[in-house]
Amino acid sequence: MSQPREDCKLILALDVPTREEAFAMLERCGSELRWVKVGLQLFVKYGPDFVKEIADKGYAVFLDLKLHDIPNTVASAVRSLKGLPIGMLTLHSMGGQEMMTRAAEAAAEINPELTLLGVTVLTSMNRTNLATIGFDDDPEAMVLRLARLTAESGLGGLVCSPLELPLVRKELGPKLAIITPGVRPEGASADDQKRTLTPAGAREKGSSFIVVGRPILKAEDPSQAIRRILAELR
Ligand SMILES: O=C(O)c1cc(=O)[nH]c(=O)n1[C@@H]1O[C@H](COP(=O)(O)O)[C@@H](O)[C@H]1O
Repeated sequence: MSQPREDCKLILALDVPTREEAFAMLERCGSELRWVKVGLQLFVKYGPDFVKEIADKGYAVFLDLKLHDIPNTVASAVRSLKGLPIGMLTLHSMGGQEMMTRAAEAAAEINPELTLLGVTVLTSMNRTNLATIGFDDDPEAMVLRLARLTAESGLGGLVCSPLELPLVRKELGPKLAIITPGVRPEGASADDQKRTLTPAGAREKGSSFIVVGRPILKAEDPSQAIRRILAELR
């Protein structure tokens, strides 16, 4: 059974090539936006200082590094983020329980307010793509398995497509933060996303936050695109 959430929120995926474009985009996004996701594209180029600049502008920052390595390396990378004003951070759940547990311990050490999120199965993957990398399984079954492992490893939340929300919520309950990319307003291009749903659909099925990039970044009027999405979330 899905659990409607009244408080589903929007995160903008700030996937643009330069800091100038990033700040110009934020100017065009209006005042209702609170959460901004900084991904590898900008972090690799500008590093922690860029994250601080975004936070200084009053945004809450979701740092999307999708860490995936041996436990010691991931835990050490998390420790290296000490002092950075971030509210959420991603790692790949496929790194396994020890990696996630060690990362969660490191996160608790450096910032008890930081929510670590396990990315289960990328929303750009479907059953066919999964088969090509050796997983003969439905995305739903894999997401559920990895979601359980993520929760057992002590992480505060996970990332999956909105399509898996009913399954994951039923199993893991209403408390866990579930962040869903793969969100497309009605009629928008799916781009490279394979497992998608509308903002209203994601909210109804129990998403805590939706992540949206291109439908806002490519809109003629990003602030209007944001207002429309927020209206669907209310
Ligand atoms: O961890 C993520 O944020 C993430 C996980 C996932 O499974 N799928 C996914 O699309 N994302 C991110 O969410 C954003 C989606 O962007 P758009 O497809 O442009 O809306 C991108 O920044 C992706 O890196």
